[in-house]
Amino acid sequence: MGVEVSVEHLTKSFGSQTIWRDVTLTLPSGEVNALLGPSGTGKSVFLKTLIGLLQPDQGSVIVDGTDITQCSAKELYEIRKLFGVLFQDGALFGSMSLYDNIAFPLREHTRKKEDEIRRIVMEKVDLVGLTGAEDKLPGEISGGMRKRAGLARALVLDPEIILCDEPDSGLDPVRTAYISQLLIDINAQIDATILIVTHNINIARTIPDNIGMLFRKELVMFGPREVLLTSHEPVVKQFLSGDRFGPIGMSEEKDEAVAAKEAAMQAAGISGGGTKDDFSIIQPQVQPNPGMPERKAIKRHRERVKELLPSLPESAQEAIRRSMAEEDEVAARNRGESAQVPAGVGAHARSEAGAETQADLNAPAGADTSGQTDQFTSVDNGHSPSDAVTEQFPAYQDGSSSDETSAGGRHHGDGATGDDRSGEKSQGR
Ligand SMILES: Nc1ncnc2c1ncn2[C@@H]1O[C@H](COP(=O)(O)OP(=O)(O)OP(=O)(O)O)[C@@H](O)[C@H]1O
Repeated sequence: MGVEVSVEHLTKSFGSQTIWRDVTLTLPSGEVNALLGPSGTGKSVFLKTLIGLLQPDQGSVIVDGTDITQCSAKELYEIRKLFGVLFQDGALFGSMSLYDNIAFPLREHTRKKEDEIRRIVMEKVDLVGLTGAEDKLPGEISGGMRKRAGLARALVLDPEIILCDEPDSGLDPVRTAYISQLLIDINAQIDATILIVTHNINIARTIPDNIGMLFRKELVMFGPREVLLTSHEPVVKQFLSGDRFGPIGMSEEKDEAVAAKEAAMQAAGISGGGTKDDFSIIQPQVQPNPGMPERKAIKRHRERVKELLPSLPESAQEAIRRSMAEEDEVAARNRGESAQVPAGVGAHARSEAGAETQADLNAPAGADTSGQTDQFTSVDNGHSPSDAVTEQFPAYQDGSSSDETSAGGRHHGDGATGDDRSGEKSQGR
């Protein structure tokens, strides 16, 4: 069973810029979670803080009983082995084949022999639909394939917690559906706790058990997906619909004058460009593909949510009851029974992602927009626990991996590191 991650009163700043404050949430064991929020609200910073690449000013991150904000480098090194991280563009070494990239954590962190490593690597290569591409360099494949290779690498150590930073970035909607399905299938197979950082509303609607949202330096909410999807909070509604009218602005918060102008434009029938979809009509959650085990977390999630139910808004309660009834109907249908469900339940179309199979994963991946930026650190030569911070998460440098391929040899990045544990520890505490 995946490991629970409990975040308490977490605050993070860079100098005088507070990124978010007093964030408290729990990623329940084996459940799939999504973290939404407008650009720049600190979702990636949050993810990096969960793995100890960034040190918070205050608060704790408890992973498997250890507060990683306080533990020693040696303990952190051990705790990090529980994590598999999918970075935004796969974060592959441009000078290594996909095979070597995927084998990398096994060679670094285990004493497995090469034939055992080959077995595991090829199993993961097959899982993500990259069979036949394992000898290619990252620069020779599309962004979607790189993303899947990054996922394969994140999985080789059988992680208990999987963190995915924008798994959909640079992917077309169909490839996004495949990678989302893959995450659900993986969850069904290994019961890992998953956190997906995303802007993608389809993912948010159909993949997670729980959703959180960051806005204005705070966690606006975190809970069962139905709570956010049925929320009447203006910021949530605006984010889901993608409308330019609302509290979220291009860069800063909007002031009252701007809000009044927008209201006048709306009154005059001018569109803010958002979808008119009704998000309170809950889409069925994507299920594991046929042949996969059932997701063990579903039962645990249900038990938890039943306890939470009376404390939730009425609209969320109703949506949850309908979701549960619909799940029961599907389960009964799969068992060949007919279940008694409330009128109207089950009427919504299955989501596209839910209807997909994994069979086409070998198809060439689509759009390649690998210009995502981030600052994860490069691998160093040393292997001592004190190097845990830089050693466990392979190279990442701005720009496409193809640029790196010409460098030859192992890529060591440019020294820019997302790891501020050493530098900042003394500042905030
Ligand atoms: N190492 C760093 N040093 C200083 N500021 C940083 C650092 N890393 C991130 N920031 C700042 O923290 C803020 C949040 O960045 P972050 O990348 O977490 O946002 P995000 O919500 O993931 O955005 P997006 O959705 O666009 O990817 C930004 O203002 C960014 O400039």
